[in-house]
Amino acid sequence: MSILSLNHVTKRYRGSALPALDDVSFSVGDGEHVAIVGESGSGKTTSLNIALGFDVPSSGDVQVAEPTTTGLVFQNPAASLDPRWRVERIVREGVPGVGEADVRAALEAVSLDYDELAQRYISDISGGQAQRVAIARALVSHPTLLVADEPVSAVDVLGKKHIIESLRSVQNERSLASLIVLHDLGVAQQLSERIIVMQAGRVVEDGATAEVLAHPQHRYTAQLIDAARW
Ligand SMILES: Nc1ncnc2c1ncn2[C@@H]1O[C@H](COP(=O)(O)OP(=O)(O)OP(=O)(O)O)[C@@H](O)[C@H]1O
Repeated sequence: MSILSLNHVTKRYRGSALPALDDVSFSVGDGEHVAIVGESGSGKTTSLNIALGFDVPSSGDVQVAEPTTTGLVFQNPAASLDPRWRVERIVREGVPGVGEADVRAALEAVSLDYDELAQRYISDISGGQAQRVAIARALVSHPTLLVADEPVSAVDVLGKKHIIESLRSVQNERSLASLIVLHDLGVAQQLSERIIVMQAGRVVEDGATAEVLAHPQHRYTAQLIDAARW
């Protein structure tokens, strides 16, 4: 069963000759982990924004099964989290009824220690830790869908490794689906069971991750795989 689907979505921004999205259809199943990959400008973020209702399609539609709740993680924790707030406040803010035990559990889910970190300011922890705090914040309300836009792009190599490990354990231990935009096919291989490949506003490939990587059907996917070998 799909919890989210885009059906023949086209998006034209005013003043642009070419559509940002051109007849895009894909879905995310209940508990399924899906990655969207593609080069810069291929329409990944626009697809997420439309899927989340932050933007409206020019044509086509989006369907979300009830009850779907979403947790969001943005690309850059330095931009998405207030550096003057303590970790505890970041995680619990805006979610009614969240107490210390919930914050503790959410931090633990991303391998962060409440006693060590809860009272630290975001500005005083590493970018990788801050991004895991962002994931904890997204999880504290127990969403059924985790949506992340390039969650490992803005951090160093070690931070990236910890974020990937945290996302993997969250995917394994919690009952949730995920839709993650990624540049890196290697990361997509670790975080998804299905890959959607976008090029110039279109979905050019959509299939099981292992199958797509082993036997790409589209020349563009093969090029991405070749490029990732360097
Ligand atoms: N608000 C906007 N107004 C006009 N054009 C836009 C707007 N947002 C995106 N676009 C255009 O739509 C196309 C798709 O952009 P989008 O940000 O979805 O790509 P992307 O695959 O997420 O790229 P990146 O990896 O660089 O984030 C691009 O050509 C972009 O310039």
